[in-house]
Amino acid sequence: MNQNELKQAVAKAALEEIRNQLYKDTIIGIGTGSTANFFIDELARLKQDFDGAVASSEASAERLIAHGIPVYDLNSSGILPFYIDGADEVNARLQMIKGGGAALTREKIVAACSEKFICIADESKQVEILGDFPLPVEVIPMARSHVGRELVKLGADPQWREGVKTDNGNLIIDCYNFLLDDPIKLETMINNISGVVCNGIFAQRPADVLLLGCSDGVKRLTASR
Ligand SMILES: O=C[C@H](O)[C@H](O)[C@H](O)COP(=O)(O)O
Repeated sequence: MNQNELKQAVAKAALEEIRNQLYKDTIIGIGTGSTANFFIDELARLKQDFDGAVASSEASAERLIAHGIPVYDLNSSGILPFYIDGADEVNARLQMIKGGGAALTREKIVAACSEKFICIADESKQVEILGDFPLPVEVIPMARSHVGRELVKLGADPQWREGVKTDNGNLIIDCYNFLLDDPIKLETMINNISGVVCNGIFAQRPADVLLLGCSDGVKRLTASR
């Protein structure tokens, strides 16, 4: 199976995970990225069975709307039963690095408002220690240089993702060579830098379930804490 087939397989598995818990008034939290896109396409087949979705990006909102799935504002949707999203890296505790597609802040907000985070990923995303994937940090534009200097003090090699603007109008700094051996602590420390909006460590709110697409099938994993 190639990577896209693995992503499609986990998207189908995620639909199976939730399909018996969908009601006419259910609003589902939807992530961003290529794996989430496969899920949106699968979800469209059940659009008569639930109310709609909250999207973590403009791109996902557009895809949902194109499928005829209503998209709601998070402020009016209350607590969501599920949030389904991909990841750039995920460890055995189901802590993740996210934000390769620059959607980390809205993803973290929608995840925080969801009872169950279902992470969908192909096996290439599974790691022992987070940090090979450059950690994205969303930054207020005027703070770019300041945040970069502070990230160096924390041991990262920060690089501005030039040309990229987030849905919130901010910049992304990617942190290379940053071993995240204490993800919860680093998530907090990075957020404490003035000018940081959010960082792509999802450790304080890890996933609850990981559906991992492997060549021998989809594995359903829960956190070893
Ligand atoms: O900002 C983007 C998100 O965090 C994505 O969920 C993440 O980058 C994984 O994307 P993909 O499913 O395309 O690998």
